[in-house]
Amino acid sequence: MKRVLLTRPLPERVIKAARESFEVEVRDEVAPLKVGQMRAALALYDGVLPTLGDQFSAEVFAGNENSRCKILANFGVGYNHIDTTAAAAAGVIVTNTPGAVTDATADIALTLMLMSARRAGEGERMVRAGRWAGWNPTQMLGLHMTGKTVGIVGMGRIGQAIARRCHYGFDMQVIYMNRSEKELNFSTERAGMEELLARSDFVVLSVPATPETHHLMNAETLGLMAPHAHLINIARGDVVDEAALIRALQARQIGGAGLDVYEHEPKVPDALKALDNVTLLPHLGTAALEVREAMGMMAVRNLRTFFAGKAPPNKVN
Ligand SMILES: NC(=O)C1=CN([C@@H]2O[C@H](COP(=O)(O)OP(=O)(O)OC[C@H]3O[C@@H](n4cnc5c(N)ncnc54)[C@H](O)[C@@H]3O)[C@@H](O)[C@H]2O)C=CC1
Ligand SMILES: O=C(O)C(=O)CO
Repeated sequence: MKRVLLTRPLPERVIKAARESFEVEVRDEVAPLKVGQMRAALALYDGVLPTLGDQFSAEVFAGNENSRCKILANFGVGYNHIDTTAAAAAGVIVTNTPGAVTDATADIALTLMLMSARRAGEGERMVRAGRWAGWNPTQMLGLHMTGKTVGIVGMGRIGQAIARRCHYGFDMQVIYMNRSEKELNFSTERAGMEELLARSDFVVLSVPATPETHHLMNAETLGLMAPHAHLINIARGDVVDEAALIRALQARQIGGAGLDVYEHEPKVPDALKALDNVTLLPHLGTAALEVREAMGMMAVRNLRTFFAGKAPPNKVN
């Protein structure tokens, strides 16, 4: 039987499914693996099921060209924590979990849009602190979301799910920036980044973290957003230059921001926490049991297919 390491405790259903096919070890810590632990995992297991946080960098694969491990079945769609080129060079294939994450992550984007526009976090903090003096007609006025324009950066699976929610749920106009044209069942407009930033009331980031998208939002691009507009990031932290975003929020240069992801997770800068015009969530995109089960079952399916000698459905390298 093949030996497989699950690098985090996963939902019971996923562990059970993995145990039906493999000799499974479940690491019972939630902290990311250290370099030495990843190198040991490559040597000791036939397959590893890692998650974001486990930084499988080129350093981890160096000298491991003939490692026992031949597959990293990542738990999650984003795999920017794995150097897939170095993995391929070491004879390790990498798979991910597309689709299983889409609706839940789009839901969190909408949560952040509403929370940021309608100042929900700020209001909740006020109530909890006993500072609420009662309803009045001009108290805590935010931005009305219905009918506004959303600019979606990265019109893939999640971007399209966000677009559908914005169009059908909130009667919003959808502009998007993407490498290729996308056909949806309703009218959308593809635009360049500058035009999208200038015209959007909400800018939503749903691109993968790659060298091309690193700091896509920086002092210059933040400066192109309308002063009332909100920036929402459900993609990855390093798509945004966090220091530049903090300066823009401090200067009230944009309407606000809603963040699910951070540049140096789980570190969230104190300067961000001190601001009222930003909503901060702890990478909740897929945090629902059935979604985590679906992600895990997909990763197990990738492992099973691979060890059955076939091409796994979600190979990325
Ligand atoms: N906050 C969370 O919990 C979650 C975050 N994510 C993040 O969301 C990302 C997107 O996931 P999916 O929609 O499933 O991926 P996808 O691959 O379906 O969509 C990404 C889209 O971005 C476009 N794109 C990539 N690079 C681009 C560039 N330089 N310029 C313009 N467009 C570009 C692609 O053409 C594609 O249409 C993941 O890579 C992951 O980092 C995913 C799941 C949960
Ligand atoms: O799937 C991903 O990429 C995540 O961020 C966690 O679900």
